Amino acid sequence: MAEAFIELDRVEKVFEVRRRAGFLRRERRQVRAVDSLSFTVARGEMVGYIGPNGAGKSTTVKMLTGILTPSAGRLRVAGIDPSRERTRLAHRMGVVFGQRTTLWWDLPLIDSYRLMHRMYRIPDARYRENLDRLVELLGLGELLDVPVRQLSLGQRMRGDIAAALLHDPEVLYLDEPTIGLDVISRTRVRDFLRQVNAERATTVLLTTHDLQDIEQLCSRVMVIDHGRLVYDGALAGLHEVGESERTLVVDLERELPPIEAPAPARVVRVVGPRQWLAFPASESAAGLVARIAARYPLVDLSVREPDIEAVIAKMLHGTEGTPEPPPDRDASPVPESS
Ligand SMILES: Nc1ncnc2c1ncn2[C@@H]1O[C@H](COP(=O)(O)OP(=O)(O)OP(=O)(O)O)[C@@H](O)[C@H]1O
Repeated sequence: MAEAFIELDRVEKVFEVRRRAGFLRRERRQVRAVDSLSFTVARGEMVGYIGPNGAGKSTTVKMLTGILTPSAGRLRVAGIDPSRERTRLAHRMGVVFGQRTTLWWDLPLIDSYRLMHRMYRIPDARYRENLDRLVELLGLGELLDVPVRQLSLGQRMRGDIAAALLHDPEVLYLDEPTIGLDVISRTRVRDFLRQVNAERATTVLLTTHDLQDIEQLCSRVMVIDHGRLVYDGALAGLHEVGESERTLVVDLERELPPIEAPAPARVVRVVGPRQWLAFPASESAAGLVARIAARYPLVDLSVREPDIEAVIAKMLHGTEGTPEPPPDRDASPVPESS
């Protein structure tokens, strides 16, 4: 078996919170953010770590980075207990929080990198080599002299990812690395992460609400809910467990009655010549497209992925995961078929 790089054995994290329970009365309450959580991640694996809001994802990552100490259980990263030897581990890990920056806001980007060069005591030759490579791969050349506050979100995110990798970390924790990015920046960041993982066998734990991040980057996904691991496996399997659905959006040449699609695919909405068909996310769209194309006059087609919330909701609660088409003023429900 591959060497376990991250190991959690029945890890718990309980927070004490005080809550107002009356005019002057406050009561203490315990929040079990992480509850008997066990998993291992092998060196070089790229794993998606997802779950609904408040599931315990950030708390797990904070324990992995040593910011928080577990209330119980055993946790090791590269054989190190993060909360006891945080500084030692800091040299071996990189962290990117999509919503925050580790860069110095008022300084040009390059100055943040120079400061990190010293902070992490990166050997000069290694620093230069890594910086050149990261600047090239992430397209940062023209941005190095720009103060961080003047960078766009996508530029800043690329800047942050470079900062997290300057010291050659063995493990990278990414929290929403593509949030708010346009399509080009998103693709660029994903391509880059794939490359780093392949070339350097960097272990990556990726928290995201973007299903495409997981689809394009991770062969394995872990789902956490109420602090517990509820799924650990391939993304395709998650679709099967959650029975999630994708949507085929079909533009016909003219308005027509609902398309007669092969079950379980079905029309869920019709607006003028546009029709939306839901079909199982675990199935390929190709067969469905071919059947429709053979019988109907098509102008255009596109496939919409289910969002992560819908997949998880359906898996956890069995709620309807059919993706909601965007609201249209002239939207009409599917006409009753006669
Ligand atoms: N410092 C804290 N003190 C008290 N409760 C906390 C603290 N940090 C987190 N919690 C609680 O622990 C639970 C898990 O929170 P956590 O931030 O780990 O969830 P998450 O999965 O990262 O959510 P999100 O997707 O919204 O970021 C929540 O109920 C949260 O309110």
